[in-house]
Amino acid sequence: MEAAACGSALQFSTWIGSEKKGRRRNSFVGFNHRCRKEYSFEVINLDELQLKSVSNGRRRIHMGIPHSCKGSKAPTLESGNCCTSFDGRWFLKKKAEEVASCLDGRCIFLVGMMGSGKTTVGKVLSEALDYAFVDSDSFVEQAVGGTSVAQIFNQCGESFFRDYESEALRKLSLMPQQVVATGGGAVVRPVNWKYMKQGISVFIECTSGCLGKENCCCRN
Ligand SMILES: Nc1ncnc2c1ncn2[C@@H]1O[C@H](COP(=O)(O)OP(=O)(O)O)[C@@H](O)[C@H]1O
Ligand SMILES: O=C(O)C1=C[C@@H](OP(=O)(O)O)[C@@H](O)[C@H](O)C1
Repeated sequence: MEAAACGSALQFSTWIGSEKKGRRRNSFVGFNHRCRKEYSFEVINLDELQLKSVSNGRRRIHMGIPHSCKGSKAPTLESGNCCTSFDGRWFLKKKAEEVASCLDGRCIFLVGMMGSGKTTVGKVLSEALDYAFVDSDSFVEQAVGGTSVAQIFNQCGESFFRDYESEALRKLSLMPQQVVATGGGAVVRPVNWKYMKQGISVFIECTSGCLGKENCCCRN
């Protein structure tokens, strides 16, 4: 699914009560902004929010939705310079319920850097949509017999991991009603976009100061 470049009128940020401590892995691939340019997402309009300005630190959630929903009143998260003054969990659930009718069981693929909030947001979305939540890293770990991602990188190398990651995304793209938290580097392989375009891609953009942190000003 191609989409128009995402707008940047308002920065929308959410705070979600943390349920798990973010796991930090010893490998890191920066989120490739070139990819983002090539695969930018459509930003669909969202109701006005009572927003207050925030000095720094922010998280943006850009949602792309299949063109089959054209004309539907699907909400969108716009990006700008404000911060919500309430728990984002409620907001995400409300918006998930609003787009549910457009999904037709399609998978939602969350993309973003390590620590951007893919797992946290994914669990809230899956709950609201009555979808299964899948962490593609865990899917890979199971496929290789339980070896951790860090061990796979250390013992087999990144290319080996990426092959399993692509196979995981291929299989997940064939399953309905899944919210998939992809690995931070999944976006660097174009073939993965082929699989993720079978569903809806959601890019969680997080300023570097926010990655992995719960107490960003954008989250309070
Ligand atoms: N919207 C949010 N509000 C509050 N804390 C968040 C939010 N998103 C992520 N976090 C926190 O940031 C850390 C990393 O989040 P996580 O969902 O594990 O990121 P990812 O899955 O992208 O690596 C966790 O400690 C989590 O609690
Ligand atoms: O950025 C990356 O290349 C990676 C991010 C990790 O996923 P998370 O974003 O869930 O930590 C995991 O897929 C692996 O360590 C590679």
